[in-house]
Amino acid sequence: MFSTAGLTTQEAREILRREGPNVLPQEHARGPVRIVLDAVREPMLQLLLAAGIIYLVLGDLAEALILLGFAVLNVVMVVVQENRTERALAALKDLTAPRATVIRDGHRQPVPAASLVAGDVILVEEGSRVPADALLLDATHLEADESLLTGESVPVVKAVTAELPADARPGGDHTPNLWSGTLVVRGSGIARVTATGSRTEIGRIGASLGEVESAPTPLQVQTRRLVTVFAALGVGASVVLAVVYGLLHGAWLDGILAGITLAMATLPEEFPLVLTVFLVIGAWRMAQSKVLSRRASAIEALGAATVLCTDKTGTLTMNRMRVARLVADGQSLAVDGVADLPEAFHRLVEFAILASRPDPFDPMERAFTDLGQTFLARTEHIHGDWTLAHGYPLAPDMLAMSQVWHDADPDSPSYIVAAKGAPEAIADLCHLSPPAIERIRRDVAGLAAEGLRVLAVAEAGWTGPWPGNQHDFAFRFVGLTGLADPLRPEVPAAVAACRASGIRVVMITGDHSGTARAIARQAGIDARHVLTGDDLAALDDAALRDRLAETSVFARIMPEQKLRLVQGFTAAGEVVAMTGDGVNDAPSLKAAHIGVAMGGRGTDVAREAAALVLLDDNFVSLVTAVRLGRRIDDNLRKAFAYILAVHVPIAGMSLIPVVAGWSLLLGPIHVVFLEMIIDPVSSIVFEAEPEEAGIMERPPRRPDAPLFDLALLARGLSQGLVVLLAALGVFQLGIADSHTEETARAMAFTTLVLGNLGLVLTNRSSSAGVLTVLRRPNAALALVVGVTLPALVLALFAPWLRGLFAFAPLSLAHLAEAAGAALVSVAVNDLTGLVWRKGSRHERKSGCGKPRAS
Ligand SMILES: Nc1ncnc2c1ncn2[C@@H]1O[C@H](COP(=O)(O)OP(=O)(O)OP(=O)(O)O)[C@@H](O)[C@H]1O
Ligand SMILES: [Cu+]
Repeated sequence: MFSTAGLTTQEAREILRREGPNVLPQEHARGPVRIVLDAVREPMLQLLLAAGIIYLVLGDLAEALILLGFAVLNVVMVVVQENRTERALAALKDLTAPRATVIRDGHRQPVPAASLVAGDVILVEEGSRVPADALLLDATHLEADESLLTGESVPVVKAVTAELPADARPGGDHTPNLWSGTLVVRGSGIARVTATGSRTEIGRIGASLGEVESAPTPLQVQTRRLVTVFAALGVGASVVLAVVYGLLHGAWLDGILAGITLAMATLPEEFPLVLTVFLVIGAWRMAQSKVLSRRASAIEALGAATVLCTDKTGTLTMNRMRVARLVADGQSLAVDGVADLPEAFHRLVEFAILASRPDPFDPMERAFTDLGQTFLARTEHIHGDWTLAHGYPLAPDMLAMSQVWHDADPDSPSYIVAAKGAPEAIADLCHLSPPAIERIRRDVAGLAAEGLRVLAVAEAGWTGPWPGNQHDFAFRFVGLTGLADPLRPEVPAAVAACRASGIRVVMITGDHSGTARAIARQAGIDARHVLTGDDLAALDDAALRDRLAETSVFARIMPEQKLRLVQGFTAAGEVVAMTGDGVNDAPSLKAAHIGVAMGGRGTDVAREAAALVLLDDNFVSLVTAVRLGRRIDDNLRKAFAYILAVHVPIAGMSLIPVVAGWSLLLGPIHVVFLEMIIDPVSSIVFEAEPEEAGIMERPPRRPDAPLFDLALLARGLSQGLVVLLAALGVFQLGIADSHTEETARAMAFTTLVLGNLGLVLTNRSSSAGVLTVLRRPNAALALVVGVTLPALVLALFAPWLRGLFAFAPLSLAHLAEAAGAALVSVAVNDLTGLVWRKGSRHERKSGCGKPRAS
């Protein structure tokens, strides 16, 4: 026999110190120099520098220095922002870091794959990525996909060999070597680590595991388009402005300054910034709710999800199996509360345990062992001294597994075979008569109707060499077991919330249709129609389409069939989330809009294919993610409406005076004040806005609807126009009143700043007015106000700054007029907001949302 004792934690720690962590050299993250260089490439910075230089040429040193100071501040802010983003990304990466199961100090335990060292004993099983180069100590039907190293996609069989190959290379059947980075596609094994990190084969050849793909999401594409349009308009207008001004007044440097001011005022650089901030912080928020997002596109799609396909065991239920009912010898027993197990059921439990792996991990098999411990410990039915001689694993076309045992007598030539599995499969193995099959079918239906998972058990004897197939044993039927797996208590409420919000919950399970139906009913999923895998195989695409419209429970589905279901739903225009945990689930996870893998139960393969990972394997977390996705959607729209709105008065105030032939109202410094103080902080205000009331009581965003539609554009522009009119009005008032440009400018600027703060308030909620929103705390908003108002006061009243801003000292009356105008703009925008909201509520009531089948 081999030794699987493994290292102690102490030994592992020492070797780790000597050898270093088990990671491949990574492509380097962007260093600080790179980040600063990238920041310097920002157009905003270049405009600031250009304006600063012009002031220098004009001999206005103070103005130039202030702008250069803002330029430095801009770089610092970009660097801080980037740094925060990269840190959030790194934290998420830590969560997704690969893990490995290792035997240390004699126990099986999960560790980060990076902490593996040579000498560790690791366990690998179907679906895991081999975490280091290793030599097999034991293998059961182990097959690996080594295409990463060999390019050959056919899996190779792994086996323990008596002697070690002299020069081991990846590829080829029946070798005992496991290679880091390759995939176990079948079976399980125990292996001793031989090399880690860059000493592994993959490290030596410098291949890399595919990075998470990051193609631009629809939202990013839309944003990019928006930015391009605005940038083109802004740059065009700025150039025209500079030229016209130069020609009219002959003052070319002033003209260029006016152009630069307008360009700064219209630069749409906040859109991509806001999108990045929202998606990264959104991913971080999801992680707080136990959902890891591996692709930005998933966060976006969540807000539009219309169908959630979930598996049953472990996601809707707790995956805590307990034997609830036994059927044998024509008798049926409810196990709960019995003091003693009647003799008639002893053999059933005995063979259920023999058909389970020794030291089982599977919750069903543990339930059998536990039952045996409770009732049979002191009987002759527990065979601790028997040795496992051979095994036949579960296969997609044969939902049963058998184990062949050698009893304690070493000279005995005969073996005992135990099988358990789906009742249909076991009945098939037992070659039963039709009446016997009918009787079993009735028993199974009874157990399944109670929501129990039913496994049948059979036995056989054997002498001679192992047959290739379980069918060659002469099995006798022993009985049925019914396993209870309680529903997670919070599931029915989550399913109901989905229903209220126009999202359909669909169960796709490998279990029996009766069990599926019963559990679906408990969960509140529509169980009137159940489609089985066999039914599905018989349907053509058109027929399937009709059935998908009415069916929400799919039973005895093979993983390969999930892909067809995803494609069917997608073809019907649904936005599909699909959970999966096995090797064969990868294609359907990739095909779904939102592939969802399990953090606890799932395989590495599924996790790598998925866009979301539920860290607690819980369906409810998926619903929480949908909710968060909707909130992010909402807040993104608010932020975009705000950004649109805020640029209208700034751009208008830089453009109109020039066109109207007045002297320049705003210079670069005023624009910088508005852009750099209000804009960036505001994105954080909107990101932090709590969800709207009734967020789960409205239909999903239509998948074909752009996030930025005409209504949003119109809303943003009209709000901005109101503030622009207020500021222009105040300017005229100031001129009429005092006949000095400096007074009028100071007044108009005050209105602009306050009006922009008002725009933040107006856009904070799409369902409530300003007065309601004011009562809702938002720390980021306090920060914006806390920074902006003192800065405004300084600009108005500190003599040196006042000079730079070209302001005259304001009287209290002038100040009140400016503030009053801003207040009026807020009130007008709030009132029009009321009309907007009425309109959209009406639209919702009259069912303009997506028509739903159910
Ligand atoms: N360890 C096992 N021993 C015997 N039979 C098993 C075992 N595990 C599963 N089966 C049989 O295979 C069927 C499908 O199991 P599988 O685990 O694939 O279901 P699943 O798709 O994971 O179900 P769910 O959607 O509920 O999670 C089970 O209903 C059972 O009959
Ligand atoms: Cu801007």
